[in-house]
Amino acid sequence: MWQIARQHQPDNMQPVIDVNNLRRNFGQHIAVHDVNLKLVRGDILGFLGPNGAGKSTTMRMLTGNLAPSSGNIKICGINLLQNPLEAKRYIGYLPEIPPLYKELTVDEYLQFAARLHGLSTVATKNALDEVKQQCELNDVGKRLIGILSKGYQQRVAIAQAIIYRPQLIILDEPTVGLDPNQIQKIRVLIRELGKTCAIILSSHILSEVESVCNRVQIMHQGKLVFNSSISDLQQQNINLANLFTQLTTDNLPIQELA
Ligand SMILES: Nc1ncnc2c1ncn2[C@@H]1O[C@H](COP(=O)(O)OP(=O)(O)OP(=O)(O)O)[C@@H](O)[C@H]1O
Repeated sequence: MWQIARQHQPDNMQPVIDVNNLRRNFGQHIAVHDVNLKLVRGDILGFLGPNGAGKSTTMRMLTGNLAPSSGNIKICGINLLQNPLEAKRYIGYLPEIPPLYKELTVDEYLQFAARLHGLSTVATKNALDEVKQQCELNDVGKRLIGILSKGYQQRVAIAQAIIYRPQLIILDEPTVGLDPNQIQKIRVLIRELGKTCAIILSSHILSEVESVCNRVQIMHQGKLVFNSSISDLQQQNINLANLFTQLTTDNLPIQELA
């Protein structure tokens, strides 16, 4: 059992993440505005949008890596802006460019990630064994990260985000550049992780979102323009690719949606 000394115990009924009216300006440019979001344990949200829509800016704010211009973010009931250290204990983040130390071995790096998040020596050992099993890294623990294939490096990057068992996992395009077998393995892993926490998955692969996620939001020009469950989309026979094009391209007739 992994344990982190925490003052606050998450309540099962509480949203894992609750975001209200999030906004971020860069000078005169409004990169993100009016973003609202609520996820509970078990939710896997596909976070879609064309290039420049504001997804990475939003995710950087949700992980406490970028200050919002205005708005509120609560992680397991804790205000991220007022209590960032406490709130960040519940967040695992895989950014678009994975934060790997390539001169460390897999074991060294994952131990470092666990200790950074406050796990004791004993808890770190257990967490390392479990996360290597889960991410299929058992054979490469003693290898330098820099000499691993891209697929293995991405699994190490996911492992660093989940080794301390966060309640919220934010993955920015986790399958980019991987071969079909590796993509499949990562998708299975994400589904498995989603059973016990909430996940936000940014992806440009619409079929990936349909197969892995239970919810979808589409962002365009800094605003959320669509929010639905995947099952509602399927029941209404709405094609996600057509919907995406409709919402993020001007002047497409609405009847092309279905
Ligand atoms: N540090 C910054 N300074 C100025 N403008 C920025 C900054 N970071 C992002 N932007 C702008 O904010 C907008 C949203 O960018 P963002 O990277 O969040 O989009 P994205 O949806 O993640 O795109 P992609 O799919 O290409 O990664 C863009 O217009 C971008 O140029």
